[in-house]
Amino acid sequence: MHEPDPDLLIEFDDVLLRRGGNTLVGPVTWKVELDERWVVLGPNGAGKTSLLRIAAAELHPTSGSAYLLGERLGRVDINELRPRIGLSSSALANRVPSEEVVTDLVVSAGYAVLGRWRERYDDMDTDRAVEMLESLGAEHLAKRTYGTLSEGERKRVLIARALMTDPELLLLDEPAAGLDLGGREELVARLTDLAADPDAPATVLITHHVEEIPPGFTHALLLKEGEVVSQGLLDQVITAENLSEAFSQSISLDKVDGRFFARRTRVPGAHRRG
Ligand SMILES: Nc1ncnc2c1ncn2[C@@H]1O[C@H](COP(=O)(O)OP(=O)(O)OP(=O)(O)O)[C@@H](O)[C@H]1O
Repeated sequence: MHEPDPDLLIEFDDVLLRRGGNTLVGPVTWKVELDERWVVLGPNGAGKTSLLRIAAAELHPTSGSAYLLGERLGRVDINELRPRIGLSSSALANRVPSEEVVTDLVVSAGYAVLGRWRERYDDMDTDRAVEMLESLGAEHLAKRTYGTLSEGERKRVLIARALMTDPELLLLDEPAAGLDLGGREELVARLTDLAADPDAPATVLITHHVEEIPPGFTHALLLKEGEVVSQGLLDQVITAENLSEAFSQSISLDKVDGRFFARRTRVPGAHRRG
């Protein structure tokens, strides 16, 4: 009998997801603890989003066991589980109506699952929404409509929304995708603050780029073709050797002021012919 461990937010044991005869991800055995901040990194199609969707209780594994917040997927009412998990993803972003006012979008996170989307919200909820927007540097956007926001502003507003229900687990699927340099750096700075906040939930961030890893993140999981190349403490996983393996080419890696920078290793004379 499995005893739930209150410090374990994600506990995957040999989790495997198959669709149409293909293994999208797995087998993955993975544990995420209370105060950890994880980055999941890997090339396009490696299975990152599939893994995150299991962690968001959106998909059930084909085999293996998945516990979220101490509850076994498949045996728990996911409508009770989902509000305890904050999720920001492009799939969610695409569903937001452009005329939605930012404050309503953030406040409704606490109501959407209960089907009370258009109810009146009380002042406490609105205060919290503004507080969440503040923590992401987006309080000045509170009265704007979603459709008028830049890509970077949308990303920050959606993270504020994901935090609205005070979740125990925060899942961010490629929050920096589509951002320009300034937008990316602003987001990395906000996520750095979040990582350092002892009250912030355990976090899992998906990215393709080591440059997007906020300082203060503690762990990493590297995926390639659905399988784990390496996982564990960030500095032991994000190495030139592991990245070269995951991205199937020779990668050089630097770390400056807590940030990683990667590029393909230059082979002398490789540009010359013959
Ligand atoms: N329903 C499905 N049926 C079949 N294959 C699928 C299905 N959903 C996803 N896939 C495939 O599973 C693989 C993993 O997809 P996933 O989106 O998890 O990868 P990813 O690492 O998040 O990719 P990206 O970085 O490009 O977003 C891809 O090859 C994708 O085409």
